[in-house]
Amino acid sequence: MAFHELNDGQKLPEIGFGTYKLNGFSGTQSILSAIDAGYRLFDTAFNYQNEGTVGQAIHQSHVNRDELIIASKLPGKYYSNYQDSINLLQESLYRSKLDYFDLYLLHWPNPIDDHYLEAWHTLIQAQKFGLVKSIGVCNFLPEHIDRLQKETNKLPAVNQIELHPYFNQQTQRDYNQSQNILTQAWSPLGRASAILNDTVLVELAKKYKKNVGQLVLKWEISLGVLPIPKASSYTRQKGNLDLFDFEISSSDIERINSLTKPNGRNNHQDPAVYQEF
Ligand SMILES: NC(=O)C1=CN([C@@H]2O[C@H](COP(=O)(O)OP(=O)(O)OC[C@H]3O[C@@H](n4cnc5c(N)ncnc54)[C@H](OP(=O)(O)O)[C@@H]3O)[C@@H](O)[C@H]2O)C=CC1
Ligand SMILES: O=C(O)C(=O)[C@@H](O)[C@H](O)C(=O)CO
Repeated sequence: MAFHELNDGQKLPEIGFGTYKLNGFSGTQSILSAIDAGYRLFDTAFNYQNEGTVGQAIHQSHVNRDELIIASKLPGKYYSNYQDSINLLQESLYRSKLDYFDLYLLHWPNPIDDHYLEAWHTLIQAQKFGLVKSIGVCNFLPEHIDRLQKETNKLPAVNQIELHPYFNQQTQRDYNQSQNILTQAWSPLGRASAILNDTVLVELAKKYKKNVGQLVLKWEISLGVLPIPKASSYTRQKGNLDLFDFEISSSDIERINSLTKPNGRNNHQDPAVYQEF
């Protein structure tokens, strides 16, 4: 598998694993099986209440810590107070029994609340302290990132955004690329929504002798994006990694690109107005 090199030099694999809704004992078993299937990047968040679940799997696994990339996220509720944010980050590390996160992200810009700039200053400090290796954002629009750059002269390494065939985010992807920011795709399978039954995708999947999930994940990788699909069972986890024995033609990539819709977001979470704490 190839790697993405971030703007701070850290390397990430081409595909990672999402852990939203994987909690407790069964969550740990799923994450352990994902490690066995071959995933090395795991995406969690304080708000998923499973940083401990992820940490438990890491500690039970046979894979060395330094071969794994663990990403977590600061929730908006803590953005405005420096000490609260640092304490929360340390609490997250204690829960996961880790000394550092490889990647730490602001979860939402929450532009109406408007404290993401303070939170970005905190992440810069956390990186200096060695609590986190790389820092980034989720769901940030160009205007939010421009402000970070202008005020701190420090660009995120990653912007994790909703991205799937019904919302392919061409404008945001182009912007991220122009700033040397890696785009990660959340809900890369559209959270198993209508996308998986789309007639064009079903037809193309048949053509490439793959399932729709594999086709969609390969399309995202072909766009230079890092998808983080979540799957509970070993069979699906393994299947979602079986992407490296075929290439999608450029005309078929265009066909998938054309499926995007102006209101294609799954849950209408437009970061210009949506807030989550
Ligand atoms: N930064 C942010 O704001 C956000 C980040 N995220 C992150 O992104 C990750 C992925 O997004 P998520 O919303 O979970 O959605 P995904 O697009 O990854 O879809 C997950 C769903 O798809 C099913 N599934 C997985 N593989 C297949 C397959 N090959 N065929 C059919 N169904 C399949 C899973 O079922 P099952 O589990 O039963 O196998 C699950 O129901 C999250 O887990 C989280 O880590 C998500 C939302 C927002
Ligand atoms: O899962 C996440 O990271 C989120 O930010 C949530 O908004 C999630 O998308 C959700 O569905 C909450 O209802």
